[in-house]
Amino acid sequence: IVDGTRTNDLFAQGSDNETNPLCNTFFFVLPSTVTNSRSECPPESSCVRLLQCPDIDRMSIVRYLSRPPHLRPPTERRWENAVWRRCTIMNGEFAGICCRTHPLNDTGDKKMSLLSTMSYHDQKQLLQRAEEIAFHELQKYHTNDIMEEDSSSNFHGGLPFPDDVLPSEVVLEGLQDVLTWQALESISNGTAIEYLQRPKRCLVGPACDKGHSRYRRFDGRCNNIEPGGSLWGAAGYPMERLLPPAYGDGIWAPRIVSYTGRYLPSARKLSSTLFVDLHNPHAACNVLFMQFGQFLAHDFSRNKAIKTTAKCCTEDGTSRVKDAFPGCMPIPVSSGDDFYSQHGIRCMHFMRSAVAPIRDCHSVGHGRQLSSVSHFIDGSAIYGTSSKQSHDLRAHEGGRLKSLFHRRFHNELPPLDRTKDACDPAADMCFLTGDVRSNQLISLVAVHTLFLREHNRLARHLQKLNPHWSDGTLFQEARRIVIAQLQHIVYSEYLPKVVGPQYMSLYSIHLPAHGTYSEFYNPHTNPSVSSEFTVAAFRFGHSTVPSKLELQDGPIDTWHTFLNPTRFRERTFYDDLLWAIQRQPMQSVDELFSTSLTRFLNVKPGKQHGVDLAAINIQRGRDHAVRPYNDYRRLGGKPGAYSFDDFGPDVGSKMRSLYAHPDDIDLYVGGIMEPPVEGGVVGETFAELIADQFSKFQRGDRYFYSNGPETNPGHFTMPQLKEIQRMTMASLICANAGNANQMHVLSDAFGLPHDGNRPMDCTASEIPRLDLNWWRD
Ligand code: HEM
Ligand SMILES: [Ca+2]
Repeated sequence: IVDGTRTNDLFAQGSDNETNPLCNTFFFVLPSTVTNSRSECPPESSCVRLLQCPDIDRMSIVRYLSRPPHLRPPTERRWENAVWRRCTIMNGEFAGICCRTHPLNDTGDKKMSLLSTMSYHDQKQLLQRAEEIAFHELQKYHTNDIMEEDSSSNFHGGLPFPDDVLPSEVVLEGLQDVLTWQALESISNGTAIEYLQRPKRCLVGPACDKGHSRYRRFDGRCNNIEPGGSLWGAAGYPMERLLPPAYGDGIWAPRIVSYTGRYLPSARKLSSTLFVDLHNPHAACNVLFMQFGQFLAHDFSRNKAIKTTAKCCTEDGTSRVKDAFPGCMPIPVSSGDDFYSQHGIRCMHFMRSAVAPIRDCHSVGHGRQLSSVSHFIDGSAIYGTSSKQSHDLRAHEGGRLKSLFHRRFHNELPPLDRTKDACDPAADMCFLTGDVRSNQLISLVAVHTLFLREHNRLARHLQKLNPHWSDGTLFQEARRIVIAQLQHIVYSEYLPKVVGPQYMSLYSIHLPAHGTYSEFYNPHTNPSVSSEFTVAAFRFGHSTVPSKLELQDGPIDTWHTFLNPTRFRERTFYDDLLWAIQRQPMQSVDELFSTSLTRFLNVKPGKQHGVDLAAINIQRGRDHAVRPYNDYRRLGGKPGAYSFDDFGPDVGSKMRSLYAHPDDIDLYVGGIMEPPVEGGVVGETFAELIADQFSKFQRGDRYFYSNGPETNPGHFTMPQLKEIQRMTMASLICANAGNANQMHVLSDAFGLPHDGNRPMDCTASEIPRLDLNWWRD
């Protein structure tokens, strides 16, 4: 029985007498503010979850744990005994490991010792041949089109601060790199990869002007000013990984076969069999909570398709395109599909995510996907993620953002986006914001509008208080306050509902007491999003989308509101919508998905079907080479699912009909099925991954709003910080209502109404209001 006897598991409690106490790998870094750990760790180390100890060889531990105890080789018992030490967190409730709080000197390039067996001349020749093969491969597909798709780019390889975030040259270079490595692997029968040293092209990043800037950069660069850290979390910078990628060829080919040798089930087959559309309203959280989650997701992550124009399926969807572009990874649809078959669809378009050029100092490369927005929670969905984009969004007057203002709308709306294809062709209105995805869903536009109004409200008020401030100062000061409010709402109201109080404590996520500064910043914490987090864990939100939105004047199929926000021109629509989504429960996080997402996403004009987002999520996981679910269970210190029956008899038997082995289950599939953790909405594996990521967002952000003068060049004065600490989502909504006299709000704006959370009038005295007098010069 795999994992059957749990007493031997590394994370099972129990004492041991090992003497070698530390993660004995080099360069490991720990957050400095870990609390709750018992003092059983040696000096200079602290007790954390395995997930947060990146430089211990986590994969070896996971692999070791994947064997039944009686099959674990004695040679590897060291994982249980010697080189690291168990400890407990939260009064012994959770197991952790002792990790160094400060990195030791890097002991150098791990792989160096392997490199010297081939002469430099031979290496060079081999590499040249591989590069030629990759070049010819790309020529076949007229890759020059990639460049044409984005002619605004001004990136020239070494430019320290490209204005455009992810220029097409970078995408092309990344593709060339992985194809070169694949060619190299094949011409050397897999031997060269280990021995070949490429001229180093380390991703070092720019020097950062001492990092004293009061305002954060739009692209997230230079948040960290330590050598080598200036690109951490920057737009266009690769995502991190919690475990090594599971590529089929170790480089970039997706994993397509099971451990047993059988093919993995098609992502669509999984979705249509497992993810049905049934109503299961959440008992505590409302649709605004769902909506805020999507808005937030767009702040920290956006993968970019390698090529947007290439077709992976034939026009009629009956088959895949032969010799398609190398990034094509279309999803097969079976002839017996319960929905798509009636439309004759056998192939669903899927383009792989762009990968970063391989600038790995260790020279051996595999695909690393990029986020094209800044990874920080920094309002990039409001302000854009490059200085050029933010320049275009600004009114250049009074520090305001451009907006559409008309008495008929009761207040401001975002400016119009007249780009072709930005919305459904049937839409009369389409809005421009800092993120291209903002028109996706009508309630997402409401959240964008809320933050736009807040920015302009603050800018106007600040101008009254400080008439001498320039447009630039007003803009940046309002932006600084908006980002602070956003972060405050995320950490005080949103996140605790996602992962529950236990995981907040387990990952030491907290806010400072009212009226005090925090010192969360740890320059060794890399805040970049991980692939596991963005392609799986934080997509939990897709399961919370309701099939119908209960608008003021009646329910409407959710997909009918995709890419068409025209109704915002109705006088009270914004106010009504924001109130409606507070009253309506979101759907629970489970295997139930609305057909709005699994059948009708991106319906093209004249068509009766769209694409399946749940299948895309699974396919995206394979594209990013995220490992199977059980590996992350073990990484989180939990036993893997050793039988399909662990998912219950009904789901279990469906799973058995699809997967050959429980160790094949995709992370998204297994994670979404777990019952919620106490006080949270997601299961324990997603809670672990999400809590880990948000702790990194907090500790890896020098500008985190509550950080004091010691670290944060953009810190608030204490009275200003106190004001921000009083703010809530409810107060933000009320401050920006079209008609505050008639607007209602719940004090816990992400929770459903109940006796302790009754609707309040926006004029009620209990609703805090930001006193901007503290910003008077
Ligand atoms: C009706 C509502 C929503 C729609 C139509 C939608 C649609 C999409 C689409 C089309 C993608 C790109 C899929 C891909 O190609 O890989 C995506 C990605 C994503 N979604 Fe949603 N989504 C919705 C709600 C949400 C919610 C509520 C959350 C979280 C609480 C969320 C989190 C994410 C995340 C984290 C990604 C990955 C972003 C990236 O790195 O590109 N989404 N969504
Ligand atoms: Ca961001």
